[in-house]
Amino acid sequence: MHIQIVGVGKIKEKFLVDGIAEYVKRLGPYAKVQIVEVPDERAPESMSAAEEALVKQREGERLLAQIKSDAYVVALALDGMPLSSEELARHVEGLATYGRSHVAFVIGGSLGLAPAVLARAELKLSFGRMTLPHQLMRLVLVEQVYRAFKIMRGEPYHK
Ligand SMILES: C[S@@+](CC[C@H](N)C(=O)[O-])C[C@H]1O[C@@H](n2cnc3c(N)ncnc32)[C@H](O)[C@@H]1O
Repeated sequence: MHIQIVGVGKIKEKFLVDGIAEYVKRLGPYAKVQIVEVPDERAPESMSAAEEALVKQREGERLLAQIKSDAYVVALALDGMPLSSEELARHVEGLATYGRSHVAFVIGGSLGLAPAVLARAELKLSFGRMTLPHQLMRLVLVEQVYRAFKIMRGEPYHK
């Protein structure tokens, strides 16, 4: 399976870089994982709604440009579907069964994802109603993808 994690902006904190690298390494036996970072737009505090929409649109175009046409796109969104780890595992397993072997998880920037990205997504996935910074979101996501593969294989993993 090919897992792509596409996000806006670079990860700056070393502990997050190290944590993400650790889970990408652990995923090695299960999937080919590719992390793609697209540049973020400057987003000053005082922007009009139109300016904010433009920031999201530009970031969204960059995100979509990185996603292959046959990819199953999962957009991370606060108001998406809250799945348990087991449900995510079954979902990914089902995709593989139906020959959808390329899954792209997309994480937005500080203002969130553009409508065009949400429209491209086949699943909108929520990690709960609390907002996580996009850098931390990437670490949480990669751990949950790893957990999903351990569940799919029936392999032991700490609860
Ligand atoms: C700082 S958040 C953006 C917050 C923005 N106000 C919004 O409503 O999307 C950056 C990105 O992290 C992801 N994210 C953060 N918290 C999340 C959660 N609880 N569930 C799903 N995705 C989340 C989303 O992709 C979001 O676009």
